[in-house]
Amino acid sequence: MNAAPRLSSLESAQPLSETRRDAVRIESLSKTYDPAAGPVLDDVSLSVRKGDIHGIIGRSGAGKSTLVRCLNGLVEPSSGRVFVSGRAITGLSGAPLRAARREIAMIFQHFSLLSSRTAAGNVALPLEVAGLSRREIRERVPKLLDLVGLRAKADSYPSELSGGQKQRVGIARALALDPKVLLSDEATSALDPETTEQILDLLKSINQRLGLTVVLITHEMDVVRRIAHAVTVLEAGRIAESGPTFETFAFPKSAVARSFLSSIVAHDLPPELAKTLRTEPGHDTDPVLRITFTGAGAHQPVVADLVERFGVRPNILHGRIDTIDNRALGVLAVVLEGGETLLEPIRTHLSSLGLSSEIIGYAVRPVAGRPRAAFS
Ligand SMILES: Nc1ncnc2c1ncn2[C@@H]1O[C@H](COP(=O)(O)OP(=O)(O)OP(=O)(O)O)[C@@H](O)[C@H]1O
Repeated sequence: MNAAPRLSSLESAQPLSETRRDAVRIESLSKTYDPAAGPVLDDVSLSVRKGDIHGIIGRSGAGKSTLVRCLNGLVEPSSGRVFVSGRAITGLSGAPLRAARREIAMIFQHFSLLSSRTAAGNVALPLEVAGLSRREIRERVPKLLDLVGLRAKADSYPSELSGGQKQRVGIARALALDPKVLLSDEATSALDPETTEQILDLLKSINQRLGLTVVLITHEMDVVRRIAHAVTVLEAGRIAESGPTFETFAFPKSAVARSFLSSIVAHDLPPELAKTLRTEPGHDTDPVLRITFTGAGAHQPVVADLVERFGVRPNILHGRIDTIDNRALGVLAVVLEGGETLLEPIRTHLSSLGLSSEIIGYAVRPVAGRPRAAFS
Protein backbone atom coordinates (compact mmCIF):
# COMPACT_ATOMS: atom_id res chain seq x y z
CA MET A 1 0.00 0.00 0.00
CA ASN A 2 1.20 3.43 -0.89
CA ALA A 3 1.85 5.37 2.31
CA ALA A 4 3.01 8.72 0.94
CA PRO A 5 3.64 11.56 3.40
CA ARG A 6 0.68 13.55 4.71
CA LEU A 7 -0.08 17.14 3.72
CA SER A 8 1.21 18.76 6.90
CA SER A 9 4.34 16.67 7.26
CA LEU A 10 5.73 16.24 3.79
CA GLU A 11 9.26 15.72 5.06
CA SER A 12 8.59 13.17 7.83
CA ALA A 13 7.89 9.62 6.62
CA GLN A 14 5.87 7.42 8.98
CA PRO A 15 7.46 4.40 10.65
CA LEU A 16 6.57 1.05 9.06
CA SER A 17 4.94 -0.34 12.22
CA GLU A 18 2.54 2.64 12.15
CA THR A 19 1.66 2.10 8.48
CA ARG A 20 0.79 -1.53 9.14
CA ARG A 21 -1.73 -0.83 11.87
CA ASP A 22 -5.48 -0.87 11.31
CA ALA A 23 -6.82 2.63 10.78
CA VAL A 24 -10.24 1.63 12.09
CA ARG A 25 -11.20 -1.35 14.25
CA ILE A 26 -14.81 -2.06 15.10
CA GLU A 27 -15.52 -4.64 17.79
CA SER A 28 -18.95 -6.24 18.26
CA LEU A 29 -20.79 -3.01 17.50
CA SER A 30 -24.55 -3.00 18.05
CA LYS A 31 -27.04 -0.13 17.87
CA THR A 32 -30.72 -0.13 18.68
CA TYR A 33 -32.65 3.14 18.33
CA ASP A 34 -36.09 1.68 19.02
CA PRO A 35 -36.24 -1.65 20.89
CA ALA A 36 -39.54 -2.43 19.20
CA ALA A 37 -37.85 -2.16 15.79
CA GLY A 38 -34.85 -4.33 16.80
CA PRO A 39 -31.15 -3.61 16.27
CA VAL A 40 -30.04 -1.48 13.33
CA LEU A 41 -26.48 -2.79 13.80
CA ASP A 42 -26.07 -6.27 15.20
CA ASP A 43 -22.66 -7.44 16.42
CA VAL A 44 -20.61 -5.84 13.65
CA SER A 45 -16.83 -6.45 13.81
CA LEU A 46 -14.55 -5.08 11.12
CA SER A 47 -11.02 -3.82 10.51
CA VAL A 48 -10.03 -1.20 7.95
CA ARG A 49 -6.35 -1.35 7.05
CA LYS A 50 -4.37 1.84 7.23
CA GLY A 51 -4.07 3.39 3.75
CA ASP A 52 -6.90 1.32 2.26
CA ILE A 53 -10.01 2.53 0.53
CA HIS A 54 -12.65 0.34 2.15
CA GLY A 55 -16.15 0.24 0.66
CA ILE A 56 -19.17 -0.45 2.83
CA ILE A 57 -22.10 -1.40 0.66
CA GLY A 58 -25.67 -2.23 1.56
CA ARG A 59 -29.24 -1.59 0.56
CA SER A 60 -31.22 1.31 1.94
CA GLY A 61 -31.80 0.75 5.65
CA ALA A 62 -28.95 -1.79 6.01
CA GLY A 63 -27.34 0.41 8.68
CA LYS A 64 -24.51 2.04 6.68
CA SER A 65 -25.08 5.59 7.89
CA THR A 66 -25.49 4.45 11.47
CA LEU A 67 -22.21 2.54 11.21
CA VAL A 68 -20.35 5.53 9.79
CA ARG A 69 -21.83 7.82 12.47
CA CYS A 70 -20.60 5.43 15.15
CA LEU A 71 -17.12 5.84 13.64
CA ASN A 72 -17.03 9.60 14.18
CA GLY A 73 -18.88 9.60 17.47
CA LEU A 74 -22.07 11.21 16.11
CA VAL A 75 -24.02 8.13 17.22
CA GLU A 76 -23.28 6.36 20.50
CA PRO A 77 -23.51 2.58 19.98
CA SER A 78 -25.65 0.44 22.32
CA SER A 79 -22.66 -1.87 22.79
CA GLY A 80 -19.27 -2.60 21.26
CA ARG A 81 -16.23 -0.44 20.63
CA VAL A 82 -14.66 1.62 17.84
CA PHE A 83 -10.93 2.37 17.62
CA VAL A 84 -9.43 4.90 15.22
CA SER A 85 -5.64 4.65 14.89
CA GLY A 86 -5.65 2.47 18.00
CA ARG A 87 -7.57 5.03 20.09
CA ALA A 88 -11.06 4.21 21.44
CA ILE A 89 -13.75 6.60 20.16
CA THR A 90 -16.67 5.04 22.00
CA GLY A 91 -17.48 6.45 25.40
CA LEU A 92 -15.64 9.73 24.76
CA SER A 93 -17.29 13.11 25.29
CA GLY A 94 -16.27 16.77 25.48
CA ALA A 95 -12.69 17.73 24.58
CA PRO A 96 -11.36 14.15 24.06
CA LEU A 97 -14.24 13.45 21.63
CA ARG A 98 -13.57 16.71 19.77
CA ALA A 99 -9.85 15.84 19.56
CA ALA A 100 -10.66 12.33 18.29
CA ARG A 101 -13.08 13.75 15.71
CA ARG A 102 -10.30 15.87 14.19
CA GLU A 103 -8.75 12.61 13.01
CA ILE A 104 -11.90 11.55 11.17
CA ALA A 105 -13.28 13.84 8.47
CA MET A 106 -16.42 13.33 6.48
CA ILE A 107 -17.83 14.21 3.06
CA PHE A 108 -21.53 14.06 2.29
CA GLN A 109 -23.92 13.38 -0.57
CA HIS A 110 -25.25 16.96 -0.54
CA PHE A 111 -21.87 18.63 0.14
CA SER A 112 -23.08 20.63 3.21
CA LEU A 113 -21.31 23.86 2.21
CA LEU A 114 -22.16 27.27 3.71
CA SER A 115 -23.82 29.24 0.92
CA SER A 116 -22.71 32.57 2.44
CA ARG A 117 -19.01 31.67 2.17
CA THR A 118 -16.76 31.34 -0.86
CA ALA A 119 -14.98 28.07 -1.66
CA ALA A 120 -11.93 29.39 0.22
CA GLY A 121 -14.14 30.49 3.13
CA ASN A 122 -15.70 27.03 3.40
CA VAL A 123 -12.29 25.37 3.42
CA ALA A 124 -11.07 27.86 6.04
CA LEU A 125 -13.97 27.14 8.41
CA PRO A 126 -12.57 24.07 10.24
CA LEU A 127 -9.21 25.83 10.51
CA GLU A 128 -10.88 28.85 12.15
CA VAL A 129 -12.81 26.59 14.55
CA ALA A 130 -9.57 24.80 15.43
CA GLY A 131 -8.01 28.18 16.30
CA LEU A 132 -5.31 28.46 13.62
CA SER A 133 -3.90 31.96 13.08
CA ARG A 134 -4.98 34.06 10.08
CA ARG A 135 -1.54 33.68 8.58
CA GLU A 136 -1.64 29.89 8.91
CA ILE A 137 -5.10 29.81 7.35
CA ARG A 138 -4.01 32.07 4.46
CA GLU A 139 -1.12 29.71 3.76
CA ARG A 140 -3.05 26.49 4.10
CA VAL A 141 -6.29 27.15 2.20
CA PRO A 142 -4.68 27.60 -1.26
CA LYS A 143 -2.70 24.37 -0.77
CA LEU A 144 -5.92 22.52 0.04
CA LEU A 145 -7.71 24.01 -2.98
CA ASP A 146 -4.71 23.04 -5.15
CA LEU A 147 -4.96 19.48 -3.87
CA VAL A 148 -8.52 19.21 -5.25
CA GLY A 149 -7.74 21.20 -8.44
CA LEU A 150 -9.93 24.17 -7.50
CA ARG A 151 -7.58 27.06 -6.80
CA ALA A 152 -9.09 29.12 -9.62
CA LYS A 153 -12.49 28.96 -7.91
CA ALA A 154 -11.29 30.14 -4.49
CA ASP A 155 -13.54 33.23 -4.59
CA SER A 156 -16.62 31.54 -6.04
CA TYR A 157 -19.71 30.93 -3.94
CA PRO A 158 -21.33 27.47 -3.84
CA SER A 159 -24.18 28.74 -6.06
CA GLU A 160 -21.57 29.47 -8.76
CA LEU A 161 -20.07 25.97 -8.61
CA SER A 162 -21.10 22.69 -10.29
CA GLY A 163 -21.93 19.62 -8.19
CA GLY A 164 -18.47 18.16 -8.80
CA GLN A 165 -16.78 21.44 -7.83
CA LYS A 166 -18.87 21.65 -4.64
CA GLN A 167 -17.79 18.13 -3.72
CA ARG A 168 -14.15 19.13 -4.35
CA VAL A 169 -14.61 21.98 -1.88
CA GLY A 170 -16.16 19.47 0.55
CA ILE A 171 -13.10 17.23 0.15
CA ALA A 172 -10.66 20.14 0.65
CA ARG A 173 -12.59 21.19 3.78
CA ALA A 174 -12.56 17.60 5.07
CA LEU A 175 -8.78 17.42 4.61
CA ALA A 176 -8.13 20.80 6.27
CA LEU A 177 -7.16 19.41 9.67
CA ASP A 178 -5.06 16.59 8.24
CA PRO A 179 -7.36 13.71 9.27
CA LYS A 180 -6.23 10.10 9.43
CA VAL A 181 -9.50 8.74 8.07
CA LEU A 182 -11.92 10.18 5.52
CA LEU A 183 -15.51 8.95 5.75
CA SER A 184 -17.42 9.33 2.50
CA ASP A 185 -21.18 8.94 2.92
CA GLU A 186 -22.64 8.45 -0.58
CA ALA A 187 -20.40 11.33 -1.76
CA THR A 188 -21.02 10.64 -5.45
CA SER A 189 -24.69 9.65 -5.30
CA ALA A 190 -25.93 13.10 -6.36
CA LEU A 191 -23.45 13.39 -9.26
CA ASP A 192 -23.71 12.41 -12.93
CA PRO A 193 -21.57 9.44 -14.12
CA GLU A 194 -18.77 11.58 -15.58
CA THR A 195 -18.46 13.76 -12.47
CA THR A 196 -18.67 10.65 -10.28
CA GLU A 197 -15.67 9.24 -12.13
CA GLN A 198 -13.71 12.47 -11.61
CA ILE A 199 -14.48 12.57 -7.88
CA LEU A 200 -13.58 8.88 -7.48
CA ASP A 201 -10.30 9.52 -9.33
CA LEU A 202 -9.63 12.43 -6.96
CA LEU A 203 -10.30 10.26 -3.88
CA LYS A 204 -8.00 7.57 -5.29
CA SER A 205 -5.22 10.08 -5.95
CA ILE A 206 -5.57 11.63 -2.47
CA ASN A 207 -5.49 8.13 -0.97
CA GLN A 208 -2.26 7.41 -2.84
CA ARG A 209 -0.57 10.79 -2.36
CA LEU A 210 -1.40 11.29 1.31
CA GLY A 211 -1.75 7.66 2.42
CA LEU A 212 -5.17 8.65 3.74
CA THR A 213 -7.52 5.83 4.75
CA VAL A 214 -10.95 6.20 3.14
CA VAL A 215 -14.16 4.50 4.33
CA LEU A 216 -16.62 4.71 1.50
CA ILE A 217 -20.32 4.22 2.17
CA THR A 218 -22.23 3.46 -1.01
CA HIS A 219 -25.12 1.50 -2.45
CA GLU A 220 -23.35 1.16 -5.82
CA MET A 221 -21.03 -1.76 -6.46
CA ASP A 222 -19.51 0.15 -9.40
CA VAL A 223 -18.09 2.73 -6.97
CA VAL A 224 -16.48 -0.13 -5.00
CA ARG A 225 -15.18 -1.70 -8.23
CA ARG A 226 -13.53 1.53 -9.33
CA ILE A 227 -11.54 2.42 -6.25
CA ALA A 228 -11.95 0.18 -3.18
CA HIS A 229 -9.20 -2.20 -2.05
CA ALA A 230 -11.58 -4.00 0.29
CA VAL A 231 -15.33 -4.24 0.67
CA THR A 232 -17.81 -5.07 3.41
CA VAL A 233 -21.37 -5.99 2.50
CA LEU A 234 -23.95 -5.06 5.13
CA GLU A 235 -27.38 -6.60 5.23
CA ALA A 236 -30.01 -5.82 7.86
CA GLY A 237 -27.37 -4.57 10.31
CA ARG A 238 -25.06 -7.56 9.99
CA ILE A 239 -21.96 -8.22 7.89
CA ALA A 240 -22.90 -10.55 5.03
CA GLU A 241 -19.26 -10.70 3.93
CA SER A 242 -16.06 -8.72 3.99
CA GLY A 243 -12.75 -9.08 2.16
CA PRO A 244 -10.45 -7.82 -0.59
CA THR A 245 -12.46 -6.35 -3.48
CA PHE A 246 -11.17 -8.71 -6.17
CA GLU A 247 -11.78 -11.90 -4.18
CA THR A 248 -15.25 -10.73 -3.14
CA PHE A 249 -16.13 -9.90 -6.73
CA ALA A 250 -14.70 -13.17 -8.07
CA PHE A 251 -16.11 -15.47 -5.38
CA PRO A 252 -19.01 -13.81 -3.56
CA LYS A 253 -20.30 -15.95 -0.70
CA SER A 254 -23.56 -14.23 0.13
CA ALA A 255 -26.72 -13.86 -1.94
CA VAL A 256 -26.76 -10.12 -1.21
CA ALA A 257 -23.22 -9.66 -2.58
CA ARG A 258 -24.13 -11.64 -5.70
CA SER A 259 -27.16 -9.50 -6.25
CA PHE A 260 -25.14 -6.27 -5.86
CA LEU A 261 -22.61 -7.69 -8.32
CA SER A 262 -25.15 -8.72 -10.94
CA SER A 263 -24.68 -5.52 -12.97
CA ILE A 264 -20.89 -5.94 -12.99
CA VAL A 265 -19.98 -9.63 -12.95
CA ALA A 266 -22.03 -12.33 -14.70
CA HIS A 267 -22.18 -14.70 -11.71
CA ASP A 268 -25.86 -15.27 -12.14
CA LEU A 269 -27.65 -15.81 -15.43
CA PRO A 270 -30.27 -13.23 -16.34
CA PRO A 271 -33.61 -14.44 -14.87
CA GLU A 272 -35.13 -15.16 -18.29
CA LEU A 273 -32.22 -17.51 -19.07
CA ALA A 274 -31.98 -18.98 -15.57
CA LYS A 275 -35.60 -20.11 -15.67
CA THR A 276 -34.95 -22.19 -18.80
CA LEU A 277 -32.47 -24.41 -16.88
CA ARG A 278 -33.36 -27.53 -14.91
CA THR A 279 -31.87 -28.28 -11.52
CA GLU A 280 -31.45 -32.03 -12.24
CA PRO A 281 -29.87 -33.78 -15.24
CA GLY A 282 -32.11 -35.71 -17.63
CA HIS A 283 -31.76 -37.78 -20.81
CA ASP A 284 -32.47 -34.63 -22.85
CA THR A 285 -30.19 -32.15 -21.03
CA ASP A 286 -26.60 -30.90 -21.18
CA PRO A 287 -24.73 -29.53 -18.13
CA VAL A 288 -24.19 -25.79 -17.78
CA LEU A 289 -20.85 -24.82 -16.30
CA ARG A 290 -19.97 -21.44 -14.84
CA ILE A 291 -16.25 -20.83 -15.30
CA THR A 292 -14.57 -18.05 -13.33
CA PHE A 293 -11.40 -16.66 -14.90
CA THR A 294 -9.08 -14.61 -12.75
CA GLY A 295 -5.83 -12.77 -13.44
CA ALA A 296 -3.75 -14.30 -16.24
CA GLY A 297 -6.37 -17.06 -16.62
CA ALA A 298 -8.82 -14.47 -17.94
CA HIS A 299 -6.93 -14.39 -21.23
CA GLN A 300 -6.68 -18.16 -21.88
CA PRO A 301 -8.47 -19.57 -24.95
CA VAL A 302 -10.44 -21.96 -22.74
CA VAL A 303 -13.42 -22.60 -25.01
CA ALA A 304 -11.17 -23.54 -27.97
CA ASP A 305 -9.12 -25.70 -25.59
CA LEU A 306 -12.20 -27.67 -24.45
CA VAL A 307 -13.22 -28.31 -28.07
CA GLU A 308 -9.75 -29.52 -29.00
CA ARG A 309 -9.02 -31.54 -25.87
CA PHE A 310 -12.39 -33.11 -25.08
CA GLY A 311 -14.31 -32.90 -28.34
CA VAL A 312 -17.26 -31.17 -26.63
CA ARG A 313 -19.14 -28.25 -28.16
CA PRO A 314 -19.28 -25.48 -25.56
CA ASN A 315 -22.18 -23.17 -26.28
CA ILE A 316 -21.76 -19.80 -24.55
CA LEU A 317 -24.93 -18.80 -22.71
CA HIS A 318 -23.76 -15.70 -20.90
CA GLY A 319 -20.53 -14.02 -19.88
CA ARG A 320 -18.50 -10.94 -19.20
CA ILE A 321 -14.90 -9.92 -18.54
CA ASP A 322 -14.17 -6.88 -16.41
CA THR A 323 -11.29 -5.21 -14.62
CA ILE A 324 -11.53 -5.15 -10.83
CA ASP A 325 -8.80 -3.54 -8.73
CA ASN A 326 -6.56 -3.60 -11.85
CA ARG A 327 -7.02 -7.36 -12.34
CA ALA A 328 -9.04 -9.11 -15.03
CA LEU A 329 -12.10 -11.09 -13.89
CA GLY A 330 -14.26 -13.07 -16.27
CA VAL A 331 -17.29 -15.25 -15.72
CA LEU A 332 -18.64 -17.42 -18.50
CA ALA A 333 -21.67 -19.74 -18.47
CA VAL A 334 -21.33 -22.48 -21.10
CA VAL A 335 -23.55 -25.39 -22.09
CA LEU A 336 -21.33 -28.43 -22.61
CA GLU A 337 -23.09 -30.16 -25.46
CA GLY A 338 -22.27 -33.85 -25.22
CA GLY A 339 -20.25 -33.12 -22.08
CA GLU A 340 -22.18 -34.99 -19.36
CA THR A 341 -19.79 -37.94 -19.13
CA LEU A 342 -16.71 -35.72 -19.50
CA LEU A 343 -17.77 -33.29 -16.81
CA GLU A 344 -15.33 -34.34 -14.12
CA PRO A 345 -12.24 -34.55 -16.41
CA ILE A 346 -13.18 -31.15 -17.82
CA ARG A 347 -13.50 -29.61 -14.34
CA THR A 348 -10.19 -31.20 -13.27
CA HIS A 349 -8.55 -29.75 -16.40
CA LEU A 350 -10.00 -26.29 -15.71
CA SER A 351 -8.79 -26.50 -12.14
CA SER A 352 -5.27 -27.38 -13.36
CA LEU A 353 -5.38 -24.12 -15.36
CA GLY A 354 -6.24 -22.25 -12.16
CA LEU A 355 -9.86 -21.68 -13.20
CA SER A 356 -12.76 -22.44 -10.91
CA SER A 357 -15.94 -23.98 -12.23
CA GLU A 358 -19.35 -24.88 -10.93
CA ILE A 359 -22.37 -26.66 -12.43
CA ILE A 360 -25.22 -24.20 -12.30
CA GLY A 361 -27.95 -26.27 -13.95
CA TYR A 362 -28.91 -28.32 -16.96
CA ALA A 363 -30.05 -26.96 -20.32
CA VAL A 364 -32.67 -28.84 -22.28
CA ARG A 365 -31.31 -29.91 -25.67
CA PRO A 366 -33.00 -28.02 -28.49
CA VAL A 367 -35.46 -29.84 -30.67
CA ALA A 368 -33.85 -30.55 -34.05
CA GLY A 369 -33.83 -27.46 -36.21
CA ARG A 370 -34.50 -25.01 -33.36
CA PRO A 371 -31.63 -23.04 -31.78
CA ARG A 372 -30.92 -23.27 -28.06
CA ALA A 373 -32.51 -20.62 -25.83
CA ALA A 374 -30.35 -17.50 -25.83
CA PHE A 375 -26.97 -15.94 -26.22
CA SER A 376 -25.92 -12.92 -24.21
N1 LIG B 1 -31.88 8.55 14.60
C1 LIG B 1 -32.62 7.48 14.32
N2 LIG B 1 -33.67 7.14 15.10
C2 LIG B 1 -34.41 6.04 14.83
N3 LIG B 1 -34.20 5.21 13.80
C3 LIG B 1 -33.17 5.49 12.99
C4 LIG B 1 -32.33 6.64 13.21
N4 LIG B 1 -31.38 6.66 12.24
C5 LIG B 1 -31.62 5.58 11.45
N5 LIG B 1 -32.69 4.88 11.91
C6 LIG B 1 -33.22 3.63 11.32
O1 LIG B 1 -32.16 2.70 11.25
C7 LIG B 1 -32.26 1.91 10.06
C8 LIG B 1 -30.93 1.98 9.33
O2 LIG B 1 -30.74 3.32 8.88
P1 LIG B 1 -29.38 3.85 8.24
O3 LIG B 1 -29.63 5.25 7.77
O4 LIG B 1 -28.26 3.59 9.17
O5 LIG B 1 -29.25 2.85 7.00
P2 LIG B 1 -28.56 3.09 5.58
O6 LIG B 1 -28.06 1.76 5.16
O7 LIG B 1 -27.60 4.21 5.66
O8 LIG B 1 -29.79 3.49 4.69
P3 LIG B 1 -29.89 4.66 3.59
O9 LIG B 1 -28.98 4.22 2.47
O10 LIG B 1 -31.32 4.63 3.20
O11 LIG B 1 -29.46 5.92 4.26
C9 LIG B 1 -33.44 2.46 9.26
O12 LIG B 1 -34.54 1.60 9.51
C10 LIG B 1 -33.67 3.82 9.87
O13 LIG B 1 -35.04 4.14 9.82
